[in-house]
Amino acid sequence: MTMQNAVMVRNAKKGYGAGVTILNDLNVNVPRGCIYSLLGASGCGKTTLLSCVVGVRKLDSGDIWVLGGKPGTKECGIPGPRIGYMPQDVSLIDEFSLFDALHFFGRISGMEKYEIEERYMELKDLLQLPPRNRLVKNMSGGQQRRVSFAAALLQRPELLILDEPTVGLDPVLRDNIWNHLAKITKEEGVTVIITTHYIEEAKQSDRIGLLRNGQLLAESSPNELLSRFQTDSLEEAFLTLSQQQQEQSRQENINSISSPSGGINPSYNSQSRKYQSNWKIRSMALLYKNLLQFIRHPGGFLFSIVLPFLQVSLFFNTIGLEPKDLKLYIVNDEAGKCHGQKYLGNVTYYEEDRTCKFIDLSCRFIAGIDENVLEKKFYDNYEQAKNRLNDKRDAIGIMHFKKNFSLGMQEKIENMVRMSDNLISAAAIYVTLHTPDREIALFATQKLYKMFNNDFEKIVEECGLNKKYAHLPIKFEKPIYGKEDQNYGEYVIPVFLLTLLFFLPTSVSSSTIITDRDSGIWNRILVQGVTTAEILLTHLMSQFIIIMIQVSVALILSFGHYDLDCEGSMLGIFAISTLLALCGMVYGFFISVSCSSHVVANYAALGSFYPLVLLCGLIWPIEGMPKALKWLSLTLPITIPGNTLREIMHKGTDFDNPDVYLGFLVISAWIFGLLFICLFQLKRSG
Ligand SMILES: Nc1ncnc2c1ncn2[C@@H]1O[C@H](COP(=O)(O)OP(=O)(O)OP(=O)(O)O)[C@@H](O)[C@H]1O
Repeated sequence: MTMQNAVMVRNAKKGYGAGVTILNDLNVNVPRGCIYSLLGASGCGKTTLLSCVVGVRKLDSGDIWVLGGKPGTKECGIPGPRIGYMPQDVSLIDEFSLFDALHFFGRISGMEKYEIEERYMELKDLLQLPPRNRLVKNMSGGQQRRVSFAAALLQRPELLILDEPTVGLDPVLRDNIWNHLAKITKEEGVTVIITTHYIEEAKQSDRIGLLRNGQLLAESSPNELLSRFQTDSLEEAFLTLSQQQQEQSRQENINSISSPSGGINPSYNSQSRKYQSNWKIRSMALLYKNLLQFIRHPGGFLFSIVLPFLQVSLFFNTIGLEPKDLKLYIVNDEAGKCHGQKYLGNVTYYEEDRTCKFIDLSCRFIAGIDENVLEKKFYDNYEQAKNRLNDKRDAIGIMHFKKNFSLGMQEKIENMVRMSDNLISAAAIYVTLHTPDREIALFATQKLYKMFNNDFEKIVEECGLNKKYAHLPIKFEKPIYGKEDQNYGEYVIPVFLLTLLFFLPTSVSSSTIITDRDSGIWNRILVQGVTTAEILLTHLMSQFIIIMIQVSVALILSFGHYDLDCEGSMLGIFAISTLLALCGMVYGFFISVSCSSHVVANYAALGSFYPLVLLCGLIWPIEGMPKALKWLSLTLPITIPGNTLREIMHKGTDFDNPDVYLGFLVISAWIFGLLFICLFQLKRSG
């Protein structure tokens, strides 16, 4: 009868980058139901070969058959529960307890809960497992490796791939493990491929493959090797073979020592499969994993609730509020300090000739300046005030009334066309602002205009005239939408909210895939049959819960606590905010998939924050940008949706208006586009 090979490798070539060949025309035969020890110096390519066997990496050329088929094909069943894989790294999840780890790996292999329990009872003594509730991050290195080993043995796979399972274990436990492997190969027909640095323990295997310079120096039973080199030390045999390889050609070596293997015979009679898993079971297990990782990670709560709470509260307590404690110097050449501001000047109306007489009108205007906004400080003359301001820089500017201010104002009302130049120049309030701060200058200018207009309207009325005479010949009517005196905070809040809700999920999801990859769990579960799409979609689903919390916190705080006005539908606001947060999350996944490390991912997330904030119209309207940047800005995920949110909030625009549905379309396009790229990248990188 032809010997069945559980694993066959033919003419395998594999390298990393140009000119670095790790596997060089390698042939391997692993007979079914044996322990096959793959030995070789550190860095010779053992892990590389195993990762190609389990389908995590692809050969550059050559063929691999595993359990009768090529990895990835249906008849092979790999990736899937037929294989048990213990990678070289621990490849567990820190936030898992032993119980969680076994349940997770058991469930993705399709085991029932009671089957996992039964198996745990069998493995607990064999592997001296730690207490079932101890978290992986609190276990010793040896304990972690034993749990990782238990996870590989759990579903009684047909093929066990163990990359250095006995490192760091005491000799008694190592012995137990070898005995157990011998038992399952004999009794259950399991095939085991094992790598070890303890060369002598490989004597207990049925077959040994000695790997050097990308080729097998030998592939035979330990006894054949020992007797061929007349030694009882495998190490010595390996040394002699290595020396021979340097002298002889590869062909001579392989021909002389390789035992007949049955040639290329990929036919393999599969056992009936013990466990069948499907996408639903695997997805539930993955969701459970994500949830536990979130709950048990100290940053989880901080990111989902505390951060949006803090950021929204900070916004409402900082942006758009009126500046306070500003000082204004006052120089009044007409009436000095107006007797401690108690004197308000005089406005007398003479009914008979319908004229008005003003005395010290400047005092009236000075009294009209709200002390809560602008604290007044009097100086005797302009030069003195100017010098003081240059020295101290403790005021926003100087307000100056000239000597004939009242007379000038009186003439302006009564006899404007015949006024002398001197009087015209006296009939004005001179304000010199000394602040480089544009927002404060703008604020002070608006305030002073408003105060002046109010006072002037009243004075004109006291003179028996309609207050309209006080108006400038330009009139700003009530806006069609929104408020007349909308402040800066109300203008930026829609885009601020969207930017916040976009970047909060980005910062979490940008590290998700990298964390999975770095911990080794990514490759391990792919070998167990989980697909990249399942990993991505379950991450999307579990983070969606976090997103809902974040959106709710931000909106309840803004509209509930801080009374932000909303003219339109709250549902529309909730929908666009949630979609944008979803877009931020997918953008984070895109970063995570594209970057090789947490550091690079952080740079990418932070690096894209400022360009996006600058371009999206949060700080300054995009109407002021150069044309090219404006067009670029319109393609970004926050600009048009930001406008949509403004439309709903400030104008109450309905969904059937292009200004609203365009925002939804832009975000949807970004979400689907980014998701597609993520899936493509993940598939390409295997
Ligand atoms: N992703 C990678 N990119 C570039 N080089 C790699 C990569 N993975 C492994 N190598 C290199 O390939 C060679 C073989 O590595 P591999 O991990 O397969 O060796 P090994 O025999 O398992 O070593 P050890 O016994 O120390 O675990 C090493 O020189 C290693 O540096």
